[in-house]
Amino acid sequence: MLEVALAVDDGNNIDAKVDTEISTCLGQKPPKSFFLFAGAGSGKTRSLVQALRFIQKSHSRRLRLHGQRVGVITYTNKACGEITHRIGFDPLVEVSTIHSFVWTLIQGFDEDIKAWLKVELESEIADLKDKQAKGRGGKANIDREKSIEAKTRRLATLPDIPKFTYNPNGDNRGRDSLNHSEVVKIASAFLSEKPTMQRLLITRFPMLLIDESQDTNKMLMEAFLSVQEKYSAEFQLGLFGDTMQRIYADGKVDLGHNLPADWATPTKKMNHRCPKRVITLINNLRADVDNQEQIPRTDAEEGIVRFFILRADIADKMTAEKLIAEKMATIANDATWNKPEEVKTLILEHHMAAKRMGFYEMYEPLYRDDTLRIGLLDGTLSGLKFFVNRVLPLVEAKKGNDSFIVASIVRKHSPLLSKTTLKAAGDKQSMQIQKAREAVDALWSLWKENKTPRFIDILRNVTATGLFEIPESLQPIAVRSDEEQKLAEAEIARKMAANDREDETILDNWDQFLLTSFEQAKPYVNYVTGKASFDTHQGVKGLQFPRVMVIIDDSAARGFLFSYDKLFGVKERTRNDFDNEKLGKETGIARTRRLFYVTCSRSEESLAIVAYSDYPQRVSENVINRGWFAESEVEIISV
Ligand SMILES: Nc1ncnc2c1ncn2[C@@H]1O[C@H](COP(=O)(O)OP(=O)(O)OP(=O)(O)O)[C@@H](O)[C@H]1O
Repeated sequence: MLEVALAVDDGNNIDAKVDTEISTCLGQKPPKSFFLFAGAGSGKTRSLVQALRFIQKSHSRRLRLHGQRVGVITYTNKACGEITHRIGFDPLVEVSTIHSFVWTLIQGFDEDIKAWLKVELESEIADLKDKQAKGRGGKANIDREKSIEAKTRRLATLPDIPKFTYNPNGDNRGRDSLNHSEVVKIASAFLSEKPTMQRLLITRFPMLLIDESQDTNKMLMEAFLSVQEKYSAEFQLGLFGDTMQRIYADGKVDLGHNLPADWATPTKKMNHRCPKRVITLINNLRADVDNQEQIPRTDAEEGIVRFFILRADIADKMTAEKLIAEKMATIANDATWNKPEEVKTLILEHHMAAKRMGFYEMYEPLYRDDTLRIGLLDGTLSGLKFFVNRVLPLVEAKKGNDSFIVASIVRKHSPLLSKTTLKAAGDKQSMQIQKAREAVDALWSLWKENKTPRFIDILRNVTATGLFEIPESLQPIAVRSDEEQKLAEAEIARKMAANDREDETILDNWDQFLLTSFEQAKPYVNYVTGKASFDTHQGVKGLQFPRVMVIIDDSAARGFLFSYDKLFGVKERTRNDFDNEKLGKETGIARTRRLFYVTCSRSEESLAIVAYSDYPQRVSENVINRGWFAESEVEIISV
């Protein structure tokens, strides 16, 4: 709080009292839980860190004496790292993602987990059988049958599992492993029903702060709230988040409503991130939802917002967007708009990114499999790491004629030059070095005459030379004979041509991926490491960028969860929408509005919205009539 007291009063500290209020809640006896109401860019993370610093100063002795810690739940591993760093890696605070937090609670309760799983599996099987009896045959029936078989098998093996395992960042495919949604469900159930689990939580973590609480799983959030209500004298919850930024379907819809009367509800007013024009826009977007209106910093720039509309069927969207970026450079008087890497382009989903960046073919077969999806998107699949962390850097170094890097990659990663191999080679070490050199040449030969190999060509080449270790997931494919590989390729081609997904196995997915071009490896790696200028609307939660281009294109997005056409009033609401609205239930329009709020509020300087629609004129009229954009800010572009 010293920071606050010493801060110069330039009119930008109007929310400092909120941090004071939170500290009071944290210092109070009995503890007072709180829900921080704060919109985009208001410094929620800053307040969270400030709260932790207060706890470090005022409570660390007492907590340590009792062997207790402060729990902090946040959304991504990256956010965990950031918070841990900002509080000086203090072991007093356990910062974790939802999944690792709940796993530390339920881990070891194997008999209870077993009993829970038994009931769950039995009920799922009964449910599937019921549907099966009413089903009309076809693929759905076959899928259900398979699902019933798998669940029945799992049920039968349950008694033999002595200990359950779980990795918050992994695939969890073993017989004894739990999957991601199971650990959350189990923890929610145990916290709601089992006094032992409730006691465990409150004695280990008498204070629990939850960041991005609007997206915390509904069942779990309700369980935490019920524990807090039951043990309000000993257990304190602090919720940080913004209900307008709820973008995942499993968050608690009415979070922040009907809180117990003894909770504090501090509210932040100032947006420290966005320029004035963007703040007016997001206030307008929010006005129909709640009354939270933000004010800009006293030193905020005016900022630039533009809304461009194009026909949905234009052929070359990326060229059109490039032209728009050039226009923005002039309008915003900011030449940096001409540098693609300096503009954050937000698209609705990963599929669109994969298509636009040119890695869709390798992406699609892997995305299709539930167990591969997460690893594909965060770049942790070992089968892919082989290509992007070993082969790609080597090939790039070869292309750049950088023999120093080539040598260092091979020395570091090739089993041909590992310490054990070299030791075993004795005085024949130079032969081993020659072998490694030949292996690199063999690999490089796949690129001769400007060709680009497929992933499978690389895999087979490296398997033959032993240049790099082959990951386990690809081994069954790597060890095939030429004849077997030919047969497998023919079978995959037949399945793809017939769009035959029946009995599709993970190996089928890998096979299909391997038959596509390695050219895609670089754009893929740029995307997953965040180096590409593209990101998804959802992926930029919590982030900010000087120049933001939001792409709105319902036609290129799959699924029905979002509809910008409905938000902009050019597509009629369905009967379902009206019914849901009446019942106070979630609708696609509400969901899209929140997503639009999140994307627009990422902008620190200027914002271009590029909307593709079949009805450009109507979109234009509607966004102007609603007062979201001035006439001078909207432009229909015909290319
Ligand atoms: N009191 C403050 N004074 C100056 N700058 C601040 C203050 N609070 C936050 N900021 C700055 O404002 C920006 C937004 O802060 P932060 O990302 O923490 O907001 P947030 O509420 O988490 O936003 P969102 O929910 O939109 O992701 C950051 O650059 C942060 O450093």
